[in-house]
Amino acid sequence: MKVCVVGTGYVGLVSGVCFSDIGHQVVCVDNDQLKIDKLRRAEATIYEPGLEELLQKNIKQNQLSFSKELSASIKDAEIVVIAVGTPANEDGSANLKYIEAVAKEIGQHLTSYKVIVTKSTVPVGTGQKVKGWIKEQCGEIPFDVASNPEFLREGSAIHDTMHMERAVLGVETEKAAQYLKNLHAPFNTHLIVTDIETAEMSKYAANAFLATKISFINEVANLCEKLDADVTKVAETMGFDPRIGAAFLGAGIGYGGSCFPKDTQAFIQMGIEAGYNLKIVPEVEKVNFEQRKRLVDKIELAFSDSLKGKHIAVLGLAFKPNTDDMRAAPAIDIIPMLLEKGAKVKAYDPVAMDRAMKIMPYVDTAESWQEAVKEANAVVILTDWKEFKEIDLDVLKSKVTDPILIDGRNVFDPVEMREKGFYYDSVGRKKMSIEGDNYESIDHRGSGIYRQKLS
Ligand SMILES: NC(=O)c1ccc[n+]([C@@H]2O[C@H](COP(=O)([O-])OP(=O)(O)OC[C@H]3O[C@@H](n4cnc5c(N)ncnc54)[C@H](O)[C@@H]3O)[C@@H](O)[C@H]2O)c1
Ligand SMILES: O=c1ccn([C@@H]2O[C@H](COP(=O)(O)OP(=O)(O)O[C@H]3O[C@H](CO)[C@@H](O)[C@H](O)[C@H]3O)[C@@H](O)[C@H]2O)c(=O)[nH]1
Repeated sequence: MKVCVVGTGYVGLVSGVCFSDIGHQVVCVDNDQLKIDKLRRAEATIYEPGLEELLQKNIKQNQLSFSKELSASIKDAEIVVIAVGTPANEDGSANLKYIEAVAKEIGQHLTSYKVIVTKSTVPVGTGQKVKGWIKEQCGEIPFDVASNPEFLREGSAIHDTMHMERAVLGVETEKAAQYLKNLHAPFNTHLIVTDIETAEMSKYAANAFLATKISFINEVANLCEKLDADVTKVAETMGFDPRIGAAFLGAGIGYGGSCFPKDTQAFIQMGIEAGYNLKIVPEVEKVNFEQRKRLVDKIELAFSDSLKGKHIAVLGLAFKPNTDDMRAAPAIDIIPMLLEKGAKVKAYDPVAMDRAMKIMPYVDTAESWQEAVKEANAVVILTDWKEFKEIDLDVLKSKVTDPILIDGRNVFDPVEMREKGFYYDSVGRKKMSIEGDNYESIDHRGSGIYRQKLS
């Protein structure tokens, strides 16, 4: 099919590239000239495993092209996919200004029947607004609107698209359903055909549920710390039950990224506007932010005096591994808290350094984890990159001033950390003291967690 994708961010670019790879003729449009220039040179504008290879292949095979001109690009398209951003307004609701601008522009240049599909995450009711915005521009020219929300994850976006578990097709007409079925046929996936409102709701419900799972396990982790249990084993046990499922039971410093924080807020706001106040999701958000603060407390607890003047090596800035996306990354909350307490931070991330420094230009950076940890008083893991999981603990120990590791992602094995002589604290697992050193053991029970440095 002939497809035009508007917006070449994480979603639009990955979708466009994958649509072209399964045989559709795709043109991707963006109003950012620099992005278009780079993509025309077959250079990926985001870090996403496997993206650049597919980009190069499909441009070469003339399946995929890029343009700044929406009018010319939609002319022959049968399907136009809207994949622009829907950032949060001050009150948390989704800002639809980019959607509105694109819908109106499509309306102005519509010359023949097309299905206009919203892939961006939008509140229930947006499909009808999109229809209105297009119609006010194009008059009697026929078209259908549809909703086809995206479920890909950053860092595995190509895989998630090529092997999607399902696609929800929110439509108003049989013709639009048929177009979307044809678009998805090569993916050979489970198709759920429904109305537009239900499709729009599915996306928020899915993200809010996943966020709830993460906050739930983080609360279990916090209780585990009080009662001397190990959350990773608890999660493993829970996960074997197919009614629960093993995914998204990783305790840590809470979720970040461009979706969960924004979409949970928009979901809450959607409830308020509809006259139904959601009760669970606001608590999910609170627990999530508290996880960041709890990690800072753990770092502080590792020193019997204060963090003032302490050199803290922060490993990992991106909101999750395999991406350079810094949107709502826990590091953006945690690093300023450390600086506020007088710590000196040296940060390193394998791919997100450039983006991170645009947001936090005041942070001292290192070119490698080895450089970041040099003479550190404590090492803190904020992103569970494979590179950090593979750190040689003997090498690490030889570089730091104090063997203190605070692991916000439960990357290391607590027993091994003790054997290697680290003071080690993680999330929802036993804390490890340094035996035979000048640290006394840690008590998780009774009045809470405490630790004292002897001498
Ligand atoms: N990032 C994800 O993992 C993900 C996953 C699923 C759904 N979503 C949703 O998909 C949507 C897009 O997210 P994203 O992360 O790809 O956003 P993004 O900010 O990375 O990309 C949006 C792109 O749209 C372009 N754009 C804005 N206005 C335009 C216009 N008038 N004409 C042409 N291009 C225009 C921007 O230049 C930018 O390149 C959001 O609603 C988001 O919630 C995101
Ligand atoms: O057990 C877990 C799993 C994830 N996370 C954190 O949760 C955040 C989000 O992770 P993930 O969902 O893997 O990444 P996203 O790319 O944000 O993808 C989510 O958001 C997208 C945008 O809506 C959806 O399309 C995806 O289905 C949904 O998983 C990250 O900070 C992770 O570190 C945890 O803390 N514990």
